[in-house]
Amino acid sequence: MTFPSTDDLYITDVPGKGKGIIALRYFQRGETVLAEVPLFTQSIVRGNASVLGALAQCTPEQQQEFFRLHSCHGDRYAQALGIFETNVLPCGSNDAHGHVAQQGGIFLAGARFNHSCVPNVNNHWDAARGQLVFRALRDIEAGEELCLGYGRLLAKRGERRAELSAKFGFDCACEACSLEGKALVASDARRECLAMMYSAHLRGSYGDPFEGVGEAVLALRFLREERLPVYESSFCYSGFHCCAAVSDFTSAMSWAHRAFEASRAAFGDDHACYWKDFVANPSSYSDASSLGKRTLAGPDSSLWNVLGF
Ligand SMILES: C[S@@+](CC[C@H](N)C(=O)[O-])C[C@H]1O[C@@H](n2cnc3c(N)ncnc32)[C@H](O)[C@@H]1O
Repeated sequence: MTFPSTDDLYITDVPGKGKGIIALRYFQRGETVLAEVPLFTQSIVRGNASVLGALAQCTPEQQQEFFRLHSCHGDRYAQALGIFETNVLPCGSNDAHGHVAQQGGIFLAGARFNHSCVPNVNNHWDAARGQLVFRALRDIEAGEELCLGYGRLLAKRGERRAELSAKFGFDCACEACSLEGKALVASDARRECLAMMYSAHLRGSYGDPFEGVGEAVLALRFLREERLPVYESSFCYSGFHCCAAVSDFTSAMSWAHRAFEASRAAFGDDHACYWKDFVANPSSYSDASSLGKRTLAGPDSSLWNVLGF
């Protein structure tokens, strides 16, 4: 072990993965498993010299810890840069809308989280506190390995594996990547479909509001089946938008409530704040009542069972 354990986590060797982080106790969904300040940060324009420059400001013990971190880049990069690029985590939001965090940091404990295509932990930058916060995406039992999702999760197994191998130098053997036969075909189909629905959501193209809400419900089902709650609040946004647009504020309120809970669990209270006003007053949404009045349904409506969603 290279970094002190806490009462909550333990850094140890994990077969086939180098080091990894194991939960020492039960974590409830949304609970913070670790909050860490960066050892140092670098902008997206960086090189070996700038990494060595930042390291020069660190204590000898911190430098030692840094050089103990893994590099998956071999001779492709100079040593310090190789370590930085293998372990860097975003200090800002890297989202699918194309925003790229302008700063990335080294977190001596956080760098030990391995990857899973069914991650149980999400990292989110808390700018006000200058910390990266790692939260449980679902209930986690003591003894489970804590894993982040490094790459594109909404892709077929072959594409995910190719990306992880090229960027991080390993062949993923997580539970989603270990599926075979019909189970693999179904998982690939769900993730591919989620990717398409997610890009439509990002483009803001919802089409007919009833179909838009139906797609959001289907997406929530696929996310549940793939165990990918990190995208839940985005799809709830689609459901909320469609219901608010047709002035179905009762349904809009249930979508907003679900988005609030999902957003809080993955990204924390500050991020979930966005939803608070809409839970109380969905008609304050900018696109509210922009289409003709209709009655749709919330995420938990029995209508979806009747329609076979
Ligand atoms: C940020 S580090 C994670 C901690 C690392 N295992 C260590 O020993 O410090 C990323 C590297 O961990 C390894 N890794 C991460 N997730 C893995 C997985 N699911 N299977 C195998 N190796 C993995 C790969 O070598 C990858 O380049």
